[in-house]
Parts: sequence; C-alpha cells; structure tokens
Amino acid sequence: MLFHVRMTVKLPTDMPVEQATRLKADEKELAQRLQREGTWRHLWRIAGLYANVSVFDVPDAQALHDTLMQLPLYPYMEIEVMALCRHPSSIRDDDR
Ligand SMILES: O=C(O)CC1=CCC(=O)O1
Repeated sequence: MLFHVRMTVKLPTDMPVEQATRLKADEKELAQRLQREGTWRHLWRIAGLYANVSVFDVPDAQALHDTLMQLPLYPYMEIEVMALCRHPSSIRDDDR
C-alpha cells in the first residue's frame, strides 16, 4: 500500500549542534536502508523548506506508523499522511 507523506523538520533552536548532526546522520542511514529495501520509494526535498515529500510502500497503515515512529527525527517532525490508491489512467504497473 502506498502512502504520500510530508515531513517538516522542526529542530529546537537550542539543540546542541553535535546532537542535531548525530540525529541527521542516523536519519540518513535509516532512510537509505529503507530506500534500498523498497519501503521508502521516493524522497524529495521541498524547495526552500526543511521538509520533504515521500512515498512509502508498506503493507498497511500500522506498518507506516511503525516505520515513521522509528525515524530518529520523528520527535522533531510534523507529519502529514495521505493514503494513495491506483489511478485508472496510470500506465505504471507497479503503482498499487
Ligand atoms: O531532511 C529531511 O527532510 C528529513 C529526512 C528524511 C530522510 C533524511 O535523511 O532526512
């Protein structure tokens, strides 16, 4: 099942630089593993914002929730989710 997810990162302005750097590195490592595994299908920066739009491919809403809650930056994100389903005019066989 595919989900469109928008994540806006809001790190506290008083967070020590070392902590922010560690969180971002841990986030990157997990995000790249999930992309390699096919769970995190798309990851795009929203131009001009510390935010991204992503597409996740997971079995169900619970799996999406569990995945998002694992993200190191999760406590510092605002997250909006839209469930996606196949468009009848799509030519992509892997959209489901
Ligand atoms: O920078 C972001 O938008 C948050 C994020 C998601 C994956 C990653 O590496 O950073």
